[in-house]
Amino acid sequence: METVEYDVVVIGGGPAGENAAQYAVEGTDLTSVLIERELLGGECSYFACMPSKALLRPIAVADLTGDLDGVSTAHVAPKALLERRDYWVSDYSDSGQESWADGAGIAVVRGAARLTGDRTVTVTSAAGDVTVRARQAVIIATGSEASVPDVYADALPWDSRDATGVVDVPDRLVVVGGGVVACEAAIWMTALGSQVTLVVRDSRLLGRTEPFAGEAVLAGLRERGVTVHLDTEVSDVRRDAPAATGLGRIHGGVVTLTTTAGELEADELLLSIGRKPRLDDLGLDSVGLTREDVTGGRLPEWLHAVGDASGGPPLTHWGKHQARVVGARIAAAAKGDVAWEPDREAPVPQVVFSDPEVASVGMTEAEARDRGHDVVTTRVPTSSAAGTALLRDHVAGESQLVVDATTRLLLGATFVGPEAGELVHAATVAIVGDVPVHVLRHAVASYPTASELWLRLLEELPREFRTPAPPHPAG
Ligand SMILES: Cc1cc2nc3c(=O)[nH]c(=O)nc-3n(C[C@H](O)[C@H](O)[C@H](O)COP(=O)(O)OP(=O)(O)OC[C@H]3O[C@@H](n4cnc5c(N)ncnc54)[C@H](O)[C@@H]3O)c2cc1C
Ligand SMILES: NC(=O)c1ccc[n+]([C@@H]2O[C@H](COP(=O)([O-])OP(=O)(O)OC[C@H]3O[C@@H](n4cnc5c(N)ncnc54)[C@H](O)[C@@H]3O)[C@@H](O)[C@H]2O)c1
Repeated sequence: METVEYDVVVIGGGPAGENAAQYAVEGTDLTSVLIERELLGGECSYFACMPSKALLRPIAVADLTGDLDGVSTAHVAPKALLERRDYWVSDYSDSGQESWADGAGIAVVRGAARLTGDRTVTVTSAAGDVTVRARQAVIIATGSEASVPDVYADALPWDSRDATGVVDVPDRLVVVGGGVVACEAAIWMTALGSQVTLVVRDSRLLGRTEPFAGEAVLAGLRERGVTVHLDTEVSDVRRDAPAATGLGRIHGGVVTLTTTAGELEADELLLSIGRKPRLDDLGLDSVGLTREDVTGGRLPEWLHAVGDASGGPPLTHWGKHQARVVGARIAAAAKGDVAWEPDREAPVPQVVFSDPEVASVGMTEAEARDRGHDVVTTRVPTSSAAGTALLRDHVAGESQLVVDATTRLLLGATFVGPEAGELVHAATVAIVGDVPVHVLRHAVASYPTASELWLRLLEELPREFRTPAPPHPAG
């Protein structure tokens, strides 16, 4: 068997793997290799973030024109919308990513990788097996896969890949789940012509965000004709002639779900109930490890995990951040240095491209209280600044800050409404930089921009928060 050797071996060429391979060698003489069994660029580029956002943006713009006096209303053209998706996934070709790796001096090996010993990986492809040895480090960046409980498996339901890669638009689509994929996919599938029904086990949508955000998204979905059953369990799923017809094609005949809200019939079922790190068949046992060791961070010093595979928040920007941190550590160690890192982990932002848009960072109010903070919150209608009110004729949603009453530092923020995804970054900066709210008041936003919403939020805080907090008794 052929054997090749690199300093850093990265299993999985998604966004996390690519960043790890790049940062681990930058400014050093080290070499790195990316091993990829499917498409370089990963889930995000071809089956998740990029196609979903390529589908959602024209819909959001069309919606905006319908809520803005002075402009004719635009309508979504389904065929052109799918063509736009195809453009953004480069027709499922990764030649652009391969050129990027080449330009960055990163080697690429195609095939399925598994650990076969300390610092040793075996790659299997149609061309045979290759042994890849790592002089310094192996990085697991294998991503995640959709969870499919047994009750659904025989019905061959769609997962998020089929939803983003939709080719056949089902007349009736049932979506199980009330999380991020469900709330985003319901929008583009409705725009493409499906009658969408959401079956949600919880009593609310977007369970990890502030309750008021989930309520706004629920109202938005119902307004566009989506049926939403909350507090609903599925006990049985049957399908006429299930068939593995391919990505985005309808996978067989009519699907019937038995639920606590009654029997539901659909032409397709989209299962979006979360994802799990893709760690099976990775040969973890060959180095005496389990999945839990990987997700719990109990790894030998030569082995690292980044991105969705690490069990952390399954978000592209978070995986890329982890990868840059791990990569910089490896590069610094090779030079006998220690990479600079802040003394605590960064807060995780997330934008849900729902209608209204939801963006959050740091702790929710409930999380902050659970962690023992004495909390002050301030919440205003997102329309309450001139800059946000101007964005459309009817601005839905509220926005909120969660502030520690003792330190007067921001703990978390949630924005719901237009430009939410852009408004949240200032909150991330304030949390990372430990900027107290009395200082934040002097970060002046231009009139009339959406960022002036910050002024409205800060004005709603107790007046004494406009000056520095008295010294904390504990020092
Ligand atoms: C529908 C949808 C929309 C999303 N939208 C967003 C969004 O808007 N913003 C956001 O931040 N996040 C979004 N996400 C999450 C985002 O897609 C993931 O967090 C991100 O792709 C994780 O990157 P990764 O590099 O860890 O893994 P992946 O992107 O999954 O890449 C892992 C790579 O490893 C390869 N691989 C796996 N096992 C092996 C092996 N044994 N050998 C060789 N190669 C292997 C895979 O083929 C894959 O290419 C979305 C997810 C979904 C499902
Ligand atoms: N804009 C974005 O950033 C974006 C977009 C899409 C996906 N993502 C990422 O992808 C991940 C996966 O998305 P998702 O929507 O699949 O998961 P999710 O974790 O966001 O939501 C899962 C939903 O399924 C429900 N659920 C869980 N188990 C269930 C079961 N057995 N039966 C019925 N319902 C069940 C949960 O209560 C929840 O409503 C997200 O965590 C997110 O990080 C991000």
